[in-house]
Amino acid sequence: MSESFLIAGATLPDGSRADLLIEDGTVVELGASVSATDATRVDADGLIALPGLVDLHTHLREPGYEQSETVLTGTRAAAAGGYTAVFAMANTSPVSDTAGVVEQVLSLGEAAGYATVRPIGAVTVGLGGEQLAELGAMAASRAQVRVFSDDGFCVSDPMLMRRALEYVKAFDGVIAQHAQEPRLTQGAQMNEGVLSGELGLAGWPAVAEESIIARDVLLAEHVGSRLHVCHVSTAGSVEVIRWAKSRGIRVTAEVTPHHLLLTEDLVRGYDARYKVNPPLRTRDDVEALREALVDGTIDIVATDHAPHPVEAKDTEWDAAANGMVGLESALSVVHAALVADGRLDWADVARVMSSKPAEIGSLAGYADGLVVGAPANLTLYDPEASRSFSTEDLAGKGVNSPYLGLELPGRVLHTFHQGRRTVADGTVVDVAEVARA
Ligand SMILES: NC(=O)N[C@@H](CC(=O)O)C(=O)O
Repeated sequence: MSESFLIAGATLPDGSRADLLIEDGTVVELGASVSATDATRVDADGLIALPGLVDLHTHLREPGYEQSETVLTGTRAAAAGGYTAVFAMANTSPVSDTAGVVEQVLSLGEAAGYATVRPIGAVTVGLGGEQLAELGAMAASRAQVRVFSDDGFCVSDPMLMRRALEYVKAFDGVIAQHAQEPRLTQGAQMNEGVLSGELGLAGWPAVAEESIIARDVLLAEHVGSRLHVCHVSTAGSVEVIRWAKSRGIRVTAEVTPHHLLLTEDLVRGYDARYKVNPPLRTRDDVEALREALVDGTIDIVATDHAPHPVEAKDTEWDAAANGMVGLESALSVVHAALVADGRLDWADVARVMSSKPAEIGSLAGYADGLVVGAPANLTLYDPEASRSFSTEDLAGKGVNSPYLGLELPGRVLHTFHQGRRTVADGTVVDVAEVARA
């Protein structure tokens, strides 16, 4: 029998107060005053109980790039951020483009024990953009892949994109597109605009993203399939997606925490921690993205957690790798960007960071949130805490966080994955040691 927990006096996303009893990996009781003598008591007075967060866009780097992250370290980072499930991007080495590789990633996640790891399959062989990968075999594998993406690269060939969209209909899969017209972004280094001219960095125009999204929503409509747009970053993209949704096209979209908070002005110091794909944009873009998340045009927040070794970032701008870590900071950044001023409440956060990403990725167990009978995946968050974000807050291998030294609100204090505690009092638990005990 696994350890039982009585979470006492938590505030649920709807604002009500309740005790939760967790036994055998399940929420077995939820109410005003639950008693259980043999359960470990967790005092949750003043803490928000959120359903375990689900990240539809995580780079776990294993197999192949273990110097950046492993499934173990990446899921520790996830737990630290309140996540209990992550979808692992396919740009590994070998690429996750076969049943064998996705099953390997799945097994590594199960062995680590910190979060459910759902592998994302590549759309094209080797992310090469030329030949469709074995989408059906990955879907039928033990990993049950439903999300396919060449993230890092755009599926730029419209015929391949059409075929991929058609193919995944058979098992209600979804193509998650990294929308970046490659010809319009050759050598691009930062958002194209007045500032890129001033800084002497090659521009990355908004239209490179918007034109692909426009094409893809039309393709999705044409074949009646499901499209998901990764890391939307411009106001124009929001308008295209709003139009597509108004036509009933089956499109969903994500925004990253960093695109909700940070702007291109940070590039002024040429500090490559701010180098990311897609690039940080303007204040107007940030405002449009916030509005879109609030009105539902953008469905979810996804981190695009992209760890890199220090040497890949600690170099001149042009040579540095794109990407930021994001799992550990995501909830605090969403809090700062949209909860602090009341535009999102905690029920909205539960939707955009848990139930909706699970729905898009066909992940069971998150649809109803924290209810009796649901798997005990949850996080306890202290909304009154605040901290200067530091490397101490990072639990994965990557230290390429854009928030180091910034004051961020809130703090994840406890995370439970399938009834097991993965974070206790703000510290990641050694789950292997607990299992041995
Ligand atoms: N988002 C990023 O800036 N980086 C991603 C891939 C990519 O989109 O370039 C990575 O894998 O590092």
